[in-house]
Amino acid sequence: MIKVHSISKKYNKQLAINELSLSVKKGSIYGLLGSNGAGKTSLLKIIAGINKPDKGEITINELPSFENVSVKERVVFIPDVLYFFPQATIANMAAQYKEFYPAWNQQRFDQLKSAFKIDLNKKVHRLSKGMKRQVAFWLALSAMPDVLILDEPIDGLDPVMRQKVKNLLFQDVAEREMTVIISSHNLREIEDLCDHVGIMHNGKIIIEKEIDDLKCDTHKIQLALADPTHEEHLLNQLTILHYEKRGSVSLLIVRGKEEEINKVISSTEVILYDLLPLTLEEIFIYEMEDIGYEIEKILL
Ligand SMILES: Nc1ncnc2c1ncn2[C@@H]1O[C@H](COP(=O)(O)OP(=O)(O)OP(=O)(O)O)[C@@H](O)[C@H]1O
Repeated sequence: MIKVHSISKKYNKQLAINELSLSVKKGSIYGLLGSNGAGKTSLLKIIAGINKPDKGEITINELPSFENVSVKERVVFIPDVLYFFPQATIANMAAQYKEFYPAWNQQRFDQLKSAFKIDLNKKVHRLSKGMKRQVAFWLALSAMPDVLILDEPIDGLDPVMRQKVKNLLFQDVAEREMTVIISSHNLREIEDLCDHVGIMHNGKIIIEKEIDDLKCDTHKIQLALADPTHEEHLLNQLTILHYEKRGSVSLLIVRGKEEEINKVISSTEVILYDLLPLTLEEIFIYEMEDIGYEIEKILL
């Protein structure tokens, strides 16, 4: 279990994390979304024990993570900009990981050769961007971490490799309850991979939910009333994230349970009423709009 309690972090005068709290259950896959500069990388580095918050506490399995070797040897962080030792081959890197991570599983590393198919004696710095990322996952998964922290992880992987990596992650989560935190701008990936999602903005988590709940709680509605003068009264009873009028049809993004929305709408005679689910990408855009984040007008 990862617990982040009211942490703040400043870089000079810039507040990157602002009194942020969060908890991630063991064996879950938590997706961290957010605008550029929201503070995702700063948060991940603090959870990984690389950076120290100015205020607040962070624990992994009840132990503080900052400069705590007994915690860090159970946590692997794959950053957005990968680092490998200069001139090191994959085999050299594996030897380093084996030294640092006590749970290193050589058998797994050998088995994963067939998934990644890169020559162990290749120097990592000579590999392509996507191949370097494959090596990062290969090493990380062989270290058998309790917690895997991934900052923009899928970037650079081809579609086949993405699927392989996703399956490997799912396998470790299912079989040994590995906990995964993933920051990404790729909402489709987050939607596929994660069971929980947190949306960050200006150093805070503004929404945190199970992905299924988030999707069940936000709807797209197309609506045309028999008597348009009833619309204002009707809309006042709904929590509206976005409103657009297209001719006589209103397009609404509404927060709330489907049954409750149906109940409100059924109080008026309608010519058209369609309630449709939203993708995570659409939910993200409208939630950001609701808190004042400027977006271009999105045509659905
Ligand atoms: N080393 C640093 N020195 C000074 N400011 C920093 C440093 N790292 C991050 N920041 C600032 O902290 C804020 C949060 O940055 P961070 O990299 O955590 O955001 P992010 O959500 O990961 O962004 P992105 O999606 O663009 O990668 C930004 O305003 C950034 O300029």
